[in-house]
Amino acid sequence: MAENVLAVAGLTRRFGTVVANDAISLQVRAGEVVGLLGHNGAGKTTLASQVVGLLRPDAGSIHVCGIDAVAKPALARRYVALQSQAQAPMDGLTPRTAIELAGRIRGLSSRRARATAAELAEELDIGPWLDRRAQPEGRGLSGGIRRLTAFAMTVAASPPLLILDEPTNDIDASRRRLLWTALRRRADAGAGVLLVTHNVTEAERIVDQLVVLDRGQVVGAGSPAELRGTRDTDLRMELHLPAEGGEPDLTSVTVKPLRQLRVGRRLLITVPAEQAASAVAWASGLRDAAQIDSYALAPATLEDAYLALTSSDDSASREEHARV
Ligand SMILES: Nc1ncnc2c1ncn2[C@@H]1O[C@H](COP(=O)(O)OP(=O)(O)OP(=O)(O)O)[C@@H](O)[C@H]1O
Repeated sequence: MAENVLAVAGLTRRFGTVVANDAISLQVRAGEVVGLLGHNGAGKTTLASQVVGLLRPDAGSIHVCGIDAVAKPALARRYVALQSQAQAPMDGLTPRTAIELAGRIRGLSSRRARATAAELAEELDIGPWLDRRAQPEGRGLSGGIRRLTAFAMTVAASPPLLILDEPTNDIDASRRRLLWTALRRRADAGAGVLLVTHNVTEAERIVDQLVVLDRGQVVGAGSPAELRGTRDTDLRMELHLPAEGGEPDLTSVTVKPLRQLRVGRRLLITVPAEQAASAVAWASGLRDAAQIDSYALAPATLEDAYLALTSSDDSASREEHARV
């Protein structure tokens, strides 16, 4: 079995009375992409910041490639690179210089750093901007090109552990796909990747494992298939509820939902494939009786499972957690 490049155990970090990380344990193995999912304020950035030594934990341990990152943060930092959620400061630099510098700082020869910048520009399709200078106040380079440059800076020297905090923010759909491919390629070449994201659907395509955080705690962990907890053939019936009116009564129907979840004005119901016909007949009846506006039937997704894991309480209590 591949070695752990990141092992976090019992990690706890408080800000005043807010427990931002509450006894979190997780591992990232070499060659593996682990997605860290969670709503705003779940504690994802707090965890990433502790791994790279920007914050000290109140309790628990962090090992990066076997090195105690709490006792020896400077040593551990040599083995990990973080792309933070905030845009990297690069005013006055071109993407080429920024990527080369990031590689040089981490020990690449100037020749290797030059070649790496050119290779990454090709891989991420940012060639036309490679020699354009970033100017203050977002001028010169767009947010997406800055974000891609930050990604290239992070992966330039191929450290064994990569942590990426929302790396696809601001990036257009086609380059987002290039970034996901580039990331997967790094893992296939042996890097361990911790991918912090809100985007469950995109993450599902490239991650091997997922850890779901809610209010500082791990509320789910496993492969996408394990977390989905459904068979590939299961279906999701989505009912769009009218602005006025209650929830349709599920007790009187022959459909036996595997999972049922209300998200705003949507009611998400997971049903086995063999019940698809009765589910459609039932939903059509509800629509005809004006109890719902419309419905849709599609394959069950990881998003349904994620929402079920993180919606045990309403957002008001989540805000409460943030303020307590
Ligand atoms: N420096 C800080 N001082 C005080 N509270 C903080 C600090 N950093 C984080 N918090 C609080 O800790 C909790 C977790 O925040 P964190 O930024 O780790 O969440 P997150 O999952 O990364 O959220 P997002 O997806 O919005 O980036 C929140 O309640 C936040 O307000």
